[in-house]
Amino acid sequence: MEESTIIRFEHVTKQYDQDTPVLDHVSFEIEKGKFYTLLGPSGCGKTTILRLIAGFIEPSKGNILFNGKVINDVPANKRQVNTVFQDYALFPHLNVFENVAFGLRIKKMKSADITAKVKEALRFVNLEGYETREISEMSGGQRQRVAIARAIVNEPEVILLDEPLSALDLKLRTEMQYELRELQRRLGITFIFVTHDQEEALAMSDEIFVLNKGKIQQSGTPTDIYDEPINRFVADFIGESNIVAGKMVQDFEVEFTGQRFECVDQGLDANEPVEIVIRPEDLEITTAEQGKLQVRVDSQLFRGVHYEICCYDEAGNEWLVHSTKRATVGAEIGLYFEPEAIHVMRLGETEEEFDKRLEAYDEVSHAE
Ligand SMILES: Nc1ncnc2c1ncn2[C@@H]1O[C@H](COP(=O)(O)OP(=O)(O)OP(=O)(O)O)[C@@H](O)[C@H]1O
Repeated sequence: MEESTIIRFEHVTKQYDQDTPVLDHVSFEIEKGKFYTLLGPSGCGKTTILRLIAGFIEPSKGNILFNGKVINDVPANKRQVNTVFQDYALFPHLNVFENVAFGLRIKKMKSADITAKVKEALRFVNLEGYETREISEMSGGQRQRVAIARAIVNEPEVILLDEPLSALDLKLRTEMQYELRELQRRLGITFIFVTHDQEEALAMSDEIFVLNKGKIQQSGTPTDIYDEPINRFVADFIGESNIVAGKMVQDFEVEFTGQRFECVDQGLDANEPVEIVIRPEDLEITTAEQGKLQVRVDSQLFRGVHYEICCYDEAGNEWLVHSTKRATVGAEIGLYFEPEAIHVMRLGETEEEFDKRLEAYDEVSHAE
């Protein structure tokens, strides 16, 4: 294990009852000082991962390590972890100061030390001078900051944030995204953030884990995941995508819409059925003769920065294009794209399966 690793999941499975597991052999590593996001649809297991890290529940199988030690049955209050909940879980009958001081009083810290620490935590979240305010007198964004101050005052090594922005309106939510990211940089504490909002995840994270049905589908930086989605679920969940069925012809050549195209993906067998993803911004409109694909323009919307153009090819596949050029509705045009724009995905493959396939491919190609 790398020295910078703070949390490690080793084949963690969580089953609440006899049915299918909520988490199914999940393995990952969290490094110190980074901003991580767990992203996925409702019910995919995001909160379950946070609760396992916090120590509110134990894994059914597998190990959770913290700084190299197995902590499966270490109680929550003995872990260097604090959680910021979706509804903030502040005490309505205590003022701002006492809400933040609560954990320190339980630890029986000296009064002068408590005052100094609470002041510092409130300064970090820009709430100096609000000490005697009641929680009911604070706005949604301010309550959010009190909840964060309460988490950081304990000086945890990791802060877990369970959809902390979901109760805020869009403008405040965007402001808080910047604020949280900035705060994490200044504190240098590891943040693990849960959201089902892909734009939020792309904007805030050093690393994203995309989850579906209790499995990590893909992990990586926002650009890795956006540029190289590993399967249809990820491609669909993150950003807009054109996805069509195809099959491999040979390495570096793939067939879809009845035509063959050069591509850069490798390690798949000839004739293997695949799915093709091309992002709308990787398609450029041109004349029918110059295009690699011939399509008819069905509709067009002006989106400010670009036109969103919807086209259909002869086989009836829809192609969404984001272009700064304008098209003519009803016109026969061509779509041009580079080989790198074609992402070839094996049906339903997860990251783990993808890594194994590439390893096997590398071994074979080195042996040759
Ligand atoms: N205590 C429990 N007992 C039984 N099933 C549970 C329990 N807690 C969660 N589940 C189930 O586990 C699955 C994953 O729940 P989890 O809360 O981790 O999902 P999530 O990705 O955080 O979803 P959301 O975005 O809706 O909060 C769901 O199907 C949920 O119904």
